[in-house]
Amino acid sequence: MIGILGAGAFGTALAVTLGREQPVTLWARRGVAKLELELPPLVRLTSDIETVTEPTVLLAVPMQALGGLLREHAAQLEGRALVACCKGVDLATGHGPTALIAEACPRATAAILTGPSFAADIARGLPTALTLATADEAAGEALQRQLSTATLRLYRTTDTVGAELGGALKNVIAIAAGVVIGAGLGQSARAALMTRGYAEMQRLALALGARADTLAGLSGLGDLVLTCTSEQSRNFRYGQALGAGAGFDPAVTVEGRATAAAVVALAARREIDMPITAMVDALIDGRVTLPQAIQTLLSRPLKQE
Ligand SMILES: NC(=O)C1=CN([C@@H]2O[C@H](COP(=O)(O)OP(=O)(O)OC[C@H]3O[C@@H](n4cnc5c(N)ncnc54)[C@H](OP(=O)(O)O)[C@@H]3O)[C@@H](O)[C@H]2O)C=CC1
Ligand SMILES: O=C(CO)COP(=O)(O)O
Repeated sequence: MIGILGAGAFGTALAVTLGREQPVTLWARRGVAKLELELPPLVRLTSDIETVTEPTVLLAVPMQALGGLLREHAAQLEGRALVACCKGVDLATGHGPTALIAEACPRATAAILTGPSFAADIARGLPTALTLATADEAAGEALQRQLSTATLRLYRTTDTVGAELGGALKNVIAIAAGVVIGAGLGQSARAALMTRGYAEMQRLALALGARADTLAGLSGLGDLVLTCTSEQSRNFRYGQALGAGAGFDPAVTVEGRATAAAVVALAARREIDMPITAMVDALIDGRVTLPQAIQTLLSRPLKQE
């Protein structure tokens, strides 16, 4: 029995796949995302969050909404297994999803579900592999069993820092990859940017205590590859629009936007060099033009790989 808070693209897709095999309560504060598939009969849809009583709750809201949701409903959620399904760094605190869970609900099991998956693929039942991270090994095993389905295969780790930073940082690099393609800079430039982007993801994540093998796994490299190479990604499409000088619907969830600013602040505090992330943040804010951003990245001192 699983509760899901947030009925956007991802929460609804998870309800569809999990609800094919077990009862699910899906909480929507307004309506349900329009997916191609109907909700299975085992999914109960509610707009009353008080009726979400399951011991395991997936938190499928955008990153910048997570802290507020947790604080507002902390008493109700305390003590349960809370699995964040969002990717990003909280702009207000510089913390990741599991730290926000621990701050609001210190007796809860704080976990994160992340990795390469488009909501539409999950909902269609296409094969997908994700990372489930929680510090408690036994709780992780139980969640891994509970949340794996016939088509959704979960790997587990106790490295929550690595899993959540991989998912957060790749969105910023995906915006940069979109810029490269949108500006017509070519596939070679994108490959270089993904590789150097991965290098700076690792620099920050390792400094914050992540394990290198987590970054090389589904939640880091895996999701970086997916998001930087597909127009299904909203972060990539947003970058494409930036690169082409086109507009973009402000209502679309683009996690890399706020996360870029949060990561620039995090990296500055630790004196970690993240040139691509810094340029993405400056470009979004209009502090640099695209030609200036390209020139800044290409004119950095030559160094060893
Ligand atoms: N879409 C995808 O393919 C994937 C998404 N993710 C991650 O999932 C997270 C959610 O993304 P996604 O579902 O796509 O986003 P959507 O924009 O599709 O949906 C977000 C949902 O969160 C709800 N919401 C927003 N703010 C609040 C709030 N303050 N309180 C309660 N509910 C709120 C929205 O409700 P309302 O409609 O009422 O505004 C909406 O139902 C992101 O972090 C994303 O990175 C991860 C993997 C795949
Ligand atoms: O995280 C995702 C794929 O793993 C979804 O990417 P977007 O949020 O860029 O659409």
